[in-house]
Amino acid sequence: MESECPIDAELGNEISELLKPPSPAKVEEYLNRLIKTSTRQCHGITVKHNGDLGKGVYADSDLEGDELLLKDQMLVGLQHSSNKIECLVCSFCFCFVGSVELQIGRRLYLQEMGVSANCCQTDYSSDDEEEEDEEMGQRGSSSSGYKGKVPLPKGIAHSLMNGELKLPYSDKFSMPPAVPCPGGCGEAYYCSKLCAESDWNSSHSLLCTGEKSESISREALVKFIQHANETNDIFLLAAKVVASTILNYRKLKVTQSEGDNKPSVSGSPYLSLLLEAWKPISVGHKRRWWDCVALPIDVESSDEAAFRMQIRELAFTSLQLLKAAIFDEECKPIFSLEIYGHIIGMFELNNLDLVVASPVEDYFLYIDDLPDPIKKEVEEITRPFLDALGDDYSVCCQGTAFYPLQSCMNHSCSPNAKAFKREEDRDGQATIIALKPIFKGEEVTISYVDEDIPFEERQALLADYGFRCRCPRCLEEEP
Ligand SMILES: C[S@@+](CC[C@H](N)C(=O)[O-])C[C@H]1O[C@@H](n2cnc3c(N)ncnc32)[C@H](O)[C@@H]1O
Repeated sequence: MESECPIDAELGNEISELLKPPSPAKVEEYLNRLIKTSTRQCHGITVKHNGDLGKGVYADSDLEGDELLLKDQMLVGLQHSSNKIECLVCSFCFCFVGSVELQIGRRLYLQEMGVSANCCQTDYSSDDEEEEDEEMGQRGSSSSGYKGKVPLPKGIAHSLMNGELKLPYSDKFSMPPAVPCPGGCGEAYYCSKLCAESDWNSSHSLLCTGEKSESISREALVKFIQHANETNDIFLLAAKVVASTILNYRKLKVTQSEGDNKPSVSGSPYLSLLLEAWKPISVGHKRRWWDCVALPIDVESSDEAAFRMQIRELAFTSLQLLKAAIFDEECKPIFSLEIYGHIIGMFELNNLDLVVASPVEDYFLYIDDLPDPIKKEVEEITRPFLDALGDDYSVCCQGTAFYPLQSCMNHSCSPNAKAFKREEDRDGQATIIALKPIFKGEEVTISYVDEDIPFEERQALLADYGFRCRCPRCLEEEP
């Protein structure tokens, strides 16, 4: 039996208002204002509707091959839980923080502790070192995290992490110091007070599990996060959207009450404010998650209905947990399953991988490039750390994010642009570079998948994005 969400039944009109796609003119106006007025680097592009594929990005001047077209700031993003063990990054802009020593020491320390993907919370300032060391001794080399790696003597990783040990030449790869979350969760770290404040104001104040959390129940929040980590971290991204809509709404309400404009009361009180707060999400291409998610290959088509029902139930459970943690009566419609399902569906259809290269990799490459005999001397110190990290010493920050402008780019199997990080792109922004000259008026397309694979394989991968490709190359290659 399908679970019923009472808010869906109660607030049907408000939910339809929120899900009604804004007119193409409004969408274009909103997105082109982002291009023109934000701090994003955008060059020679505009967003337009072309009828057939909805909206797309077009060149509004002649562009050269290799030219930077866009550095898009994410609307929301997250680092995958499993990756949090490997890299310590700013929870807002996703650049690496701390030092080479902290990055390596922390990772080896967590490896020694046998910390798993779902429980990677560490308090660097813990007074309980003895207890921790004991634990390290007990679990040490027997931990599964050490398979194929050469463990360091006890205590070394901890000293490296705490800055008691310095590695040669590490100051050439300096990073901003890690600023802990002001809410005291011990989970989020930032590269600056500005990033900490920006994250706090955009969503973290509601989603922080620390003592200064503005959620209604920290216990409920912990349960919600645990459920997301155990099932699908897309729920954490959806929670950021819900939280940022509530916080936007509250800011708009304060601004309005300071002025003379009283909010219009139509249906639910303050609906017009909620619609305004929801605007950044309203322009995203979306469908219900359980309707658009691709059927996994191990699910028979005869089991499709049951599979989709199961996905819906999962979203329902997650929503109930989130509701217990951050519910706001005035923003009630966004706690409906219909809205939650569309938010997650938007991620399913538009998400881009968030990848930031690791300075730890740069560090070891630098050491490898040193001239002899310095290299030999230095390697005597660094080799044990490299051996302890194993083959995956260079793991980059990995996550997923929604980028408002990049997500307007349609796919082509012969794209004229690509998402490509350059040496200087060391944060979570999406970088789009032209692959060849693009003429004014031409559509800018990127490939969502590896375009060098055969037709049917491309279509199978694109099914994950909820469509069958109709680019000129596919129309030609279609059997
Ligand atoms: C990331 S969005 C791109 C922007 C989208 N056109 C819009 O209106 O928001 C991806 C969606 O655009 C459509 N799309 C993009 N490229 C396509 C292609 N080559 N063939 C068919 N549909 C495409 C599909 O509906 C897909 O789910």
